[in-house]
Amino acid sequence: MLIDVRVMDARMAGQLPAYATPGSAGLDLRACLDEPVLLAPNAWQLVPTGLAIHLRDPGYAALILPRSGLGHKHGIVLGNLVGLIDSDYQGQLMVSAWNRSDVAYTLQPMERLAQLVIVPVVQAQFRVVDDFDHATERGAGGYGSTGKA
Ligand SMILES: O=c1ccn([C@H]2C[C@H](O)[C@@H](COP(=O)(O)OP(=O)(O)OP(=O)(O)O)O2)c(=O)[nH]1
Repeated sequence: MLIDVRVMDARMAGQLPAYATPGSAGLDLRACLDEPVLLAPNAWQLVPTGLAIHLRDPGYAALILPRSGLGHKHGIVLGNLVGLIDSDYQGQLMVSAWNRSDVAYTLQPMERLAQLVIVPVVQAQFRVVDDFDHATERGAGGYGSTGKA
């Protein structure tokens, strides 16, 4: 799949997204910052990535996800938990960096902050019905309804 990418910050010119290994699902996104940014405990900040993409095809979206190392070791995850990038979005990709830990963390310029995953999506149509025409085993059960004796 070919995706149009715009370099929004000159520092990203030589740092286009690339899969680290043949099996990688995610592309690292960097913190395109002029200077280090201190993220206090439970603070969050919108961080530019220096890149814009245009997926074009409504059959795809991109997800911004945390990097597991940064999240697990330092508590740096996403303020919106998951970032959803629409296929018609053309602005700069932004990362909401949230320090969910109780220790301050300093984000360094060009540090790999999050990752981008391209996923297929389905745009559904909806029709209104009075009742569903096929009863299922689950029905309206949820929230731990299965596996009870
Ligand atoms: O982590 C994120 C999440 C979103 N976006 C961009 C791409 C996305 O297509 C656009 C809108 O995101 P979303 O639909 O989640 O935002 P909203 O709060 O619902 O605002 P809008 O009314 O603009 O859709 O913002 C990012 O750059 N990073």
